Amino acid sequence: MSGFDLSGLTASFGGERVLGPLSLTVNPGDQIALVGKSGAGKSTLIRLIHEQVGRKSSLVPQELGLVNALPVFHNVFMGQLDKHPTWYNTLTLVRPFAEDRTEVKALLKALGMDEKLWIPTASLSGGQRQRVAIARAIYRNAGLLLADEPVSALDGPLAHLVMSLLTERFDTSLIALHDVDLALKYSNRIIGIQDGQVALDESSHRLSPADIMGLY
Ligand SMILES: Nc1ncnc2c1ncn2[C@@H]1O[C@H](COP(=O)(O)OP(=O)(O)OP(=O)(O)O)[C@@H](O)[C@H]1O
Repeated sequence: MSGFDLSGLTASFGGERVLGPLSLTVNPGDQIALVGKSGAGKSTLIRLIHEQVGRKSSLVPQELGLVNALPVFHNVFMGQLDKHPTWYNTLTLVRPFAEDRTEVKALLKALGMDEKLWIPTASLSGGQRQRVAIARAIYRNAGLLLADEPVSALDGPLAHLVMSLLTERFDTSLIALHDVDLALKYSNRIIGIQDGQVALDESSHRLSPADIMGLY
């Protein structure tokens, strides 16, 4: 599974509607950049979609959800926790299997931080922590990526490296991005959210930065 077809998506806080009702069809091969100004409803939409598709997706949430006391390895390994029996996960906590160590290390190398494999995530920088959450999502290897501002803490070259890695590893994705240039470069479809509704849904190659800036 990689696409989805959802309708009746709504969210309210304190009795006030902040999103929807809206419908969204994502086809296999759609690499979507979700854009819109702060507070438009992007995170809320990603959360609602994740609630529906759940385990079938790899998620990079804005609040990264790392376990600070555990090393980078174990935080990345968590991406596959539900794919192994309990005994395997318990043993991994004490002494990770060589095959998993090799796989996670290679992934971290691609993200430029394999030397941090055994460092507790508490002692990493914001950008390093963000890359751990990205590694966890890639390691999960689901057919659909849902990511909420996954490169917000990364500098320009690293942001490009991570975006191209995500594009390569996930055929189907929905990624909230506040950087319009990254959104255009690393997507084939742009969805713009304005006041909790879909205000733009278009192939990326038909859009210019100015078209997207109209949402802000
Ligand atoms: N837990 C919450 N309690 C109350 N209101 C909330 C809550 N979460 C989100 N909202 C409101 O819902 C609306 C949409 O928020 P959301 O976080 O989805 O926006 P966003 O487009 O992701 O913004 P940003 O780009 O700043 O992350 C905002 O008006 C926000 O204040």
